[in-house]
Amino acid sequence: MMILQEKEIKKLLGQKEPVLFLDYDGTLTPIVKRPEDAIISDEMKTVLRECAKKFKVAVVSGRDMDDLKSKVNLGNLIYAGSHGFRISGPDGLYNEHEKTSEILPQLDKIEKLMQEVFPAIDSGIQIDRKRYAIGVHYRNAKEKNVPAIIGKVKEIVEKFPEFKTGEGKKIIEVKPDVDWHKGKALRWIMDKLGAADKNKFIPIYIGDDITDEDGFEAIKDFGIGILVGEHGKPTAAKYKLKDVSQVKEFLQTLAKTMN
Ligand SMILES: O=P(O)(O)OC[C@H]1O[C@H](O[C@H]2O[C@H](CO)[C@@H](O)[C@H](O)[C@H]2O)[C@H](O)[C@@H](O)[C@@H]1O
Repeated sequence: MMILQEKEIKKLLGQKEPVLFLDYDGTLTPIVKRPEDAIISDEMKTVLRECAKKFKVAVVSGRDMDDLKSKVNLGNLIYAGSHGFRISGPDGLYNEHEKTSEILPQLDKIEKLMQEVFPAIDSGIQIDRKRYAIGVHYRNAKEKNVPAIIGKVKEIVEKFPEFKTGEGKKIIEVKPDVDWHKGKALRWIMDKLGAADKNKFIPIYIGDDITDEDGFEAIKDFGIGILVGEHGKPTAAKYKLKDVSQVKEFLQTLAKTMN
């Protein structure tokens, strides 16, 4: 169901205060060919600033937290990078998943192996090393090479039992095989903000990709999950927005609703 009208939003919120969770790529910025070119617009920043004056706003992304922070560059927000493995926000809010830093040397080995094999498979592959994950982007690789790229990533990762793979939009990621994801990060943030009382607070989660399903799933019984566009798999989100421009429109209406 599309969600854009002020009266629909007011009805869903009731007397509760929203806590807003936003994915970055495909939600706050359109998907582009190269990750470094995904720049948030000034208009989107303005509306985020407006929202953050009225209620808590978190950006929850597969990107590394430092990359995410420097791209959004707004002081009053909570940032959860690497799918929530590292979180920071105002008033000393901070969390780094405890088990993951121990296994980083293994991730360095995986990265090295990838650097050795992937250039020969396709020159369009981009290896995106983050602190807790490695993204292998194949958006600019030849279509015929994609199965081989995915197969090779899986073959490498099988040798490292402490890691697993996950898929997103034209990306296969290597991440620690621990029970932690965007949905768990959301629940952690709600707790730390003192916003766990479901009678007083309502989480809104907006995302476009498969990894956002963990966020939708985490709040499906008491929050508002909004899928942006399509990711080709079933969704736990009840609501829909067409694209980034509708996300901006929704956020403008939400900010106005909270006057
Ligand atoms: O959780 P997100 O904020 O959506 O991050 C997921 C991944 O987003 C980025 O990759 C995606 O966007 C790129 C720029 O539009 C695009 O070129 C790529 O094909 C997409 O997969 C980011 O580079 C990754 O690190 C994130 O994991």
